[in-house]
Amino acid sequence: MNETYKSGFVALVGRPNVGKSTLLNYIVGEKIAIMSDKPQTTRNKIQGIYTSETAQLIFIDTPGIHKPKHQLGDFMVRAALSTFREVDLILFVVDVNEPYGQGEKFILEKLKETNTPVFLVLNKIDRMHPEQLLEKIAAYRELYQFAEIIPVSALNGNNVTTLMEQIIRYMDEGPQYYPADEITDHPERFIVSEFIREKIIHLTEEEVPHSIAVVIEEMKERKGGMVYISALVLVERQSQKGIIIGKQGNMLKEIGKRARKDIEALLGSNVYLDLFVKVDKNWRNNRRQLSEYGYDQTHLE
Ligand SMILES: Nc1nc2c(ncn2[C@@H]2O[C@H](COP(=O)(O)OP(=O)(O)OP(=O)(O)O)[C@@H](O)[C@H]2O)c(=O)[nH]1
Repeated sequence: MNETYKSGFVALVGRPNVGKSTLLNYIVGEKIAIMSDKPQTTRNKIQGIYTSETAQLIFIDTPGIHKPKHQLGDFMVRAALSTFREVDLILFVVDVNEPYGQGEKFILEKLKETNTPVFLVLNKIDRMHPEQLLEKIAAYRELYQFAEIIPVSALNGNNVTTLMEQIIRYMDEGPQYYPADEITDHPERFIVSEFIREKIIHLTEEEVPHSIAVVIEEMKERKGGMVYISALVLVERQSQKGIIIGKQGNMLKEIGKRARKDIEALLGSNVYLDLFVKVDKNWRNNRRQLSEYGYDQTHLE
């Protein structure tokens, strides 16, 4: 066995809701990226690490790139762009059932500014007839010189093995950067805040927009191994605060209960979770606050 070890960094880009998080979770096999039916749940870079006997791939899940509307949007786009240049390969994920639109066009224009090879990943093929798929592939081929075009279903794993083989083929010889049992290098605090955000988004359905942030104010191990966590939920309007708290605090209780279950599974210990909700009208437009709330800007140029 003298096969060389291969490794590298892979960025996932694509419009919100195309299935980037689902794909990452399928590959890495652990719940690390927040998933929801609504767009733009992934705002920070999330690394998932795939390790095998012969290769290690470090995935960077870039935010749902879109045309900037306010400062948070601008921040997200710049984060995605700097990622394109840092990685060895870009996976441009599209929902094959959606028409090629402004969002894809915008991303493709940005991809043209880098020399990094790009795979087009046509996701959600479980919802499309094979003949239609061939037409889609032909149409996408006209748009850009993709290194590979690979149809998959991130949901049921169809063709993901082929995708993985192709990704590894594009990697250079390299070290195993992370220990084999490491699936993410994100601090636990971030994952905990994402678990809470996920529960809020799921439970409040269409009523609370993505303009919420969850800040972990305290996370401490107490006597007996119990972990105490105090988290602050930031909303933009009083009405949103009301929705999150719910009648007699029932909604907040349910959010806390469900989040606690996930956090306990993650940490492997009992958790006491305190949730507070605060109205802060301008947090999205306030740069200083963005960094206070954990939107690390150090990787931006
Ligand atoms: N039918 C089908 N649904 C999928 C597939 N992949 C993802 N989905 C669904 O599409 C929705 C969005 O998936 P996500 O993985 O959250 O999408 P994302 O691109 O990470 O979205 P953001 O985090 O908002 O950028 C979820 O409801 C998934 O279950 C697929 O292969 N087939």
